[in-house]
Amino acid sequence: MFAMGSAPPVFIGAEEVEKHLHRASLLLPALEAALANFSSGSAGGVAQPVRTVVPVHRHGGFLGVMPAYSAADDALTTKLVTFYEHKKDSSVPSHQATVLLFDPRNGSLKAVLDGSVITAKRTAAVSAIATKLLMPPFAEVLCILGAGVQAYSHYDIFTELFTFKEVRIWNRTKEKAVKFANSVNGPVQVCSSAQEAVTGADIIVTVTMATTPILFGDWVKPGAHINAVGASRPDWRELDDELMKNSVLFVDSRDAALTESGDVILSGAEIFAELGEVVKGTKPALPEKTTVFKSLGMAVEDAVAAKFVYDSWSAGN
Ligand SMILES: NC(=O)C1=CN([C@@H]2O[C@H](COP(=O)(O)OP(=O)(O)OC[C@H]3O[C@@H](n4cnc5c(N)ncnc54)[C@H](O)[C@@H]3O)[C@@H](O)[C@H]2O)C=CC1
Ligand SMILES: O=C([O-])C1=[NH+]CCC1
Repeated sequence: MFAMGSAPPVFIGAEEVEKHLHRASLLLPALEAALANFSSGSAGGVAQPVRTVVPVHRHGGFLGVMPAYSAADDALTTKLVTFYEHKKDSSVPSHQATVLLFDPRNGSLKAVLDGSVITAKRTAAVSAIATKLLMPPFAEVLCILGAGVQAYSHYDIFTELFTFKEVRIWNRTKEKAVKFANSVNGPVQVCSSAQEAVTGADIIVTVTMATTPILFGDWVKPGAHINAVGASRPDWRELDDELMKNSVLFVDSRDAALTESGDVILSGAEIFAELGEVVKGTKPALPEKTTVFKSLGMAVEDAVAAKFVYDSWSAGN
């Protein structure tokens, strides 16, 4: 129950979140600052442990608990996210999330927000930040591997921020890739194999539920930039050893990458920098090299996104 004097929390559902966060690019300034603050240690004012993940062995699922406080934003949240590898019921999304937003002054719960839209948009916005910094000059071909929720949010922000001559998609089941191409606002080439999609691409986004590699170093154009968004378990892979070892590796969080990323842990690839260090300018971006941004998703990204939505909702926008 709620303490006397504190208002009950508001519920902000998916439609309302979408209304206040209609474009992921609205989050770019706050996310850039949050990445830089996260990579500044205690001086940055971000408190964020590596996510706790509870396996639900019996049903092939996981529950992730993601708390964070950002002093710069005065945002205190925790996200609860479930992700299921083997979906028994395909009408249920593989990832479902809720964000709890607290009043940092006294710990009262202020809002319960749908976290699925937030997760889709903040993840794509962070990939866009990495891409802006790490992509080769004159990038013309975007390739997306996977055709689920994250594929759509990545397509939206990438085509808003960058101009491509060609956008390609591949998915394990072709029907989903065709559906994707038919539903987005712009021409998309559906490819029959991941290799066909990747060959010659300047920017590659991997957004699959794969647990073994779907992207091989052999196929990748030298100098390309890869946003590796899936494979968030220590024994899951999207990228092969060759690609991991022969690229310059950027991560959102070193601690998380060394705890959660099968691509990092199992390949033994060396981490060059956190993205926040590049945003701050304490590490170079090296866009002329082949670069991989290994994204695992950070709680502070959810904190700034939830605060953005709550503030907009409170202002009656
Ligand atoms: N780094 C981050 O911040 C975040 C990462 N993710 C990860 O991004 C990935 C995509 O997430 P969503 O789009 O929400 O999932 P989704 O379930 O909507 O889409 C997943 C796609 O992967 C394909 N797929 C499934 N199993 C596959 C396999 N074994 N090999 C190749 N393709 C396969 C499906 O056909 C589908 O198109 C997941 O791995 C998820 O955990 C999700 C949220 C945040
Ligand atoms: O950051 C996030 O919400 C997630 N990363 C991998 C699964 C969910």
